[in-house]
Amino acid sequence: MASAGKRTVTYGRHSTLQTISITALEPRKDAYWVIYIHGGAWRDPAVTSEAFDKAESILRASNLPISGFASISYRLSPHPKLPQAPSTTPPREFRSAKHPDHIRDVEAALAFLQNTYGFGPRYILVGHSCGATLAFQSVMGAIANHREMAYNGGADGCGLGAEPISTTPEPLPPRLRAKPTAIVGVAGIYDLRRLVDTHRGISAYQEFTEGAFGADDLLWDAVSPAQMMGSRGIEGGWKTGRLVVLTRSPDDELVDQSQDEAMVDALKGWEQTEAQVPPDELTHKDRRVRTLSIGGAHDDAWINGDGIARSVKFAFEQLQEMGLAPQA
Ligand SMILES: N[C@@H](CC(=O)c1ccccc1NC=O)C(=O)O
Repeated sequence: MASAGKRTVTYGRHSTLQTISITALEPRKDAYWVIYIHGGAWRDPAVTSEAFDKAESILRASNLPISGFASISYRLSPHPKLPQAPSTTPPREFRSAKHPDHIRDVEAALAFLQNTYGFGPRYILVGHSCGATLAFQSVMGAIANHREMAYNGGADGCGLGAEPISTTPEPLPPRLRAKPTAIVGVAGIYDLRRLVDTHRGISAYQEFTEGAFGADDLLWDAVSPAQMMGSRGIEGGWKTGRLVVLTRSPDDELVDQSQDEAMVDALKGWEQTEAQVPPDELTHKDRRVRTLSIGGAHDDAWINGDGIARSVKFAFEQLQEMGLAPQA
């Protein structure tokens, strides 16, 4: 474990932001990868994959069954307070992302990690603020680019017959083979229309939402994890999922409590449906949705790392209770 160093890999050619910070630990039986998606309202260049550093070192000091850490940077939308001159900015440094660029980057990064480290479904996605939006979008039926494979005893030969046909000369990105076992949302945004409505007096909310998704509020609903039900939502897109943990601080000054309330509500159907379990796996099919209160201001969760680390530890406790993770 002492040998594990952090490395940074590049997963895309379009932007200098397409990188993943990775710490691979000693392989450990039945352990999980913990993969972080940062916040910053889809646009703040001061918030990158480094936002996970503090939480990662706290978690490394614990004895949780973790086989690796990864933190994903992704392309950002323009920030009106930090304008860039198109003529003098190198194209790879120019921040001009629009939905679905952010989520496609996250998916490409996850597929890279899964194909490189072979952890299958044994990973926990952790997202802060808009990173929590992205984490849940990656398992929404209408947004996720990667369809879940049905368990059919392997009769489809790993789904090779369903490989997409390339329409570009570029090689296809690696495919994500399995969705996460658990998602942890910290101070998350789950309903964009509600977020903008709740903070009507503050123009920044409308501004960053339009900056990332455009002005059509029907699209805002379609990309909001707490809005899309049935096949277009989490129920349709995350049949193998087991655990959702939503954490927030009562002192969060930027994202209000109604986001978590809406999400808990929206997850009722998913929670009450049995998980799809591979036939050779002798577990129950239970699912859990849990909430946890953490302390501090919105960004304290990652700035000092405690809120993120506590949220992840709580998720492991839940997985251990469910018999889905080994005891520490
Ligand atoms: N620092 C950000 C603001 C920000 O991150 C934010 C503000 C209000 C509600 C949520 C936010 N971030 C979510 O990812 C910015 O410069 O736009």
